[in-house]
This record gives sequence, C-alpha cells and structure tokens, in this order.
Amino acid sequence: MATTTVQKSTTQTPAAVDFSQYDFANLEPYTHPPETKEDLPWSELVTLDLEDYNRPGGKERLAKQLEHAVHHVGFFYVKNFGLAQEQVDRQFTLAKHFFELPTSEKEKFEVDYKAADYNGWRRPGRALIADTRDNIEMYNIPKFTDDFKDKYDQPNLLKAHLPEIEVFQKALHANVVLPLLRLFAIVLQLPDEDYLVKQHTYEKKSEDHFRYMIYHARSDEEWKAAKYGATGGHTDLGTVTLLFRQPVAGLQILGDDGNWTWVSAQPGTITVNLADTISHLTGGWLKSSVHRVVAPPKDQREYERTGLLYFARPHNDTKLIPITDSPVLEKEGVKPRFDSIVTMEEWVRAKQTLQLNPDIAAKRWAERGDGKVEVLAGFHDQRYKE
Ligand SMILES: O=C(O)CCC(=O)C(=O)O
Ligand SMILES: [Fe+2]
Repeated sequence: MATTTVQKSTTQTPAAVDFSQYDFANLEPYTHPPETKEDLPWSELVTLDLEDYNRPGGKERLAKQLEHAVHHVGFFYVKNFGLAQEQVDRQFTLAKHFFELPTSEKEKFEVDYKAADYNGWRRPGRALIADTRDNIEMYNIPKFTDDFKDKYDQPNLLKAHLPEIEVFQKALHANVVLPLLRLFAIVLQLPDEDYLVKQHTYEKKSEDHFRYMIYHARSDEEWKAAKYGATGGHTDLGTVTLLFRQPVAGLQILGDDGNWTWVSAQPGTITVNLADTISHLTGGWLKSSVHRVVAPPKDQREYERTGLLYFARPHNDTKLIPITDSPVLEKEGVKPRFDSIVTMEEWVRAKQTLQLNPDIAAKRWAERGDGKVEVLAGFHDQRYKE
C-alpha cells in the first residue's frame, strides 16, 4: 500500500535563539594579563580627576592642568569618569567572546571596505606592515541614533547586550567627551564654553564609534618581519580617542624631542589622545599626537592584547576651519590646514578610504614618493620612520 508523505515546507523558520547562553553568568570573564616587569621609558602624562569638574572652580583648575598637555603632548589620562569597574570589565568580556567567535560568524558582519565604512568587523591581515601582514582585528559599533538604527546587524552575543553597550557608549560621550570639550574651550578662551560641545552632540549625525580591538600575539620571526611595529606611527582622525586601561605595553608616543615613550597602564584611568579633527579646528594648535603600537616587552609578548576604545568625532557637516573667536588662536595666527573648505564627512571618507584599502593606499603613497600622501585638499599625512 502506498503511503503518502507530507511534504515539508522548505522555508523553515529559524530556531529561536537562546539568548540566555550570552548572560554574563555564562560567559567566562575576561582578565587582563599581568603588567610588564621591564623598566621602560614611560611617558609622563597628567591625570585629570573628572570628579573635580563639577566642584566650584573645578573646570578652571582642570583646564589649567590641561594647557600644556593639549598643546605640546596630545595625550593625558582621565579618572573618575562615572563608570564602575564592573561595567568596564563586562565590555572587555564581550570583546573577548566576540573575537573568539569563528571567522565564519564574524565575517557576516564584515565592514564594507570599498565604501570606506568602518562599522562592523575588520579582519586581521589586510594591511602589509614592513614584510608581513598586520595582526589586528576590530569590531566597530556606531552611535545608537536613528541615523544608524537597523543599518548594521549584530552577532547574537552582542545583540544580547546592546542596551548595556548603548548605556556605556553614551556615558563615555556625556561623562568624558563633552566635559573635555568644555575644558578645551576654556583653554582656547572661547566666549562660549559650549562651542565645541555644540559640534559634538550625541543625537546629530556623526561618525563617533565604540570599538573592540585585539592585537594577536606574534612569534619573534613575525615581529622581526613587522619591524617590531616601529613603522606604525600615525595620528587618529577624529576629535579625541578614549582608550581603556591597557596593561599589555605597546602604545608609544612620539615626543617633541623625537623620542618615543611608552604609555603605562594606570589603574582606573582612560588614556585620551587628541586627534586630527580637533587639530584642524584649531589650525594645528591643539596637538594631534603621533603614536604607534609596537611589540610588547618580552615578558608580555605571548599575550593577546585586547582593547576597548571610543572615537569621538564632530557632526558630519562640521567645516574643518579654525575657530575664529579664540584669543589664543588669534594671537598665534593659526591658518586653515586645507586649500578649500572640507567637511568632517569628506575628511572621514578620505582617511578611511586609505585606512581600509591597502591597495588604494599603496598607490596613493607612491604618487609622491617622498613618504607623504595627500589625504585631502592639500593636507598630507607622513610616514614615521623607526
Ligand atoms: O591599542 C592602542 O594602544 C592604540 C590603538 C590605536 O592607536 C588606534 O586604534 O588608533
Ligand atoms: Fe591611534
């Protein structure tokens, strides 16, 4: 007797995701590797206690403390930024588990390199560093605003924690970035203390983003081929970069004297560096500091180097011309750094095109052959030697 079988539909609904597997109780916590015992030439950086910001006279005290750092160094630390250590630790835990996902999963969220869109997963090994490939993997998450809503899918691991990531990112913006911009305005003696804040509101379209980053451990041969990271000097493209405490040494700053010094891991701090845009807005007066990440000292070289960063940038329609009502800049006679009016959106696209597309970058660097590349409208980046 013939039996009839019921044809199953080929369009099955996917199995419901069990998000509880991503609860922090089920995720092994990230722990930082131990600090180096080596005696390295450390940078001497000031530490701003942001708790002082709301006390009477606090802003003025902090601005005074920053004056030298923002003009001559470009790097400093902040502490007491209103996030509990536990919140910070949880973000490191998410970073750890994200990078442990298989490549087949991460590549579903791969960035659109050609479009110079850096949000999503950047796979390691895209760029040629000296005689080898880079060892960096990143995952960038845009602002939680309508401009980016539903534009980028996220892996389930992060979907399970998006509300917490949003709180964290917004806290960094409100507790660190905006207060720092008011301090910069005070240093610049701007009549409107909120001048820069108004160019950096969270709600309006801009390319600020939050990043999980990992530098994979390399063998000695690989480090040698990469010249121990010595050729990686660069400036960041935005307003300020916030870098959470990083005990695996590697970050170095190029000083005015031409020497590189190491950034140490101060407990409870965020390392802040000024970047290109704030420099453009002040005709170079605020210093976008040259830095690089080199091979960790021998006693840390076996470790993966996991990073947590936030990149602040002004609104996309901001014109990158020097601020006109700063007596400080006026006295200095600063000049625009571009031949024509450039907006933030154009600047981001120009820099990211070079950063995300090694093939395009190689051609463009070769155009001049003098170790410089024209990023945009007469503004050049240069290669930093060992
Ligand atoms: O990981 C670090 O210490 C710094 C990273 C950095 O310079 C960058 O991502 O631009
Ligand atoms: Fe950087």
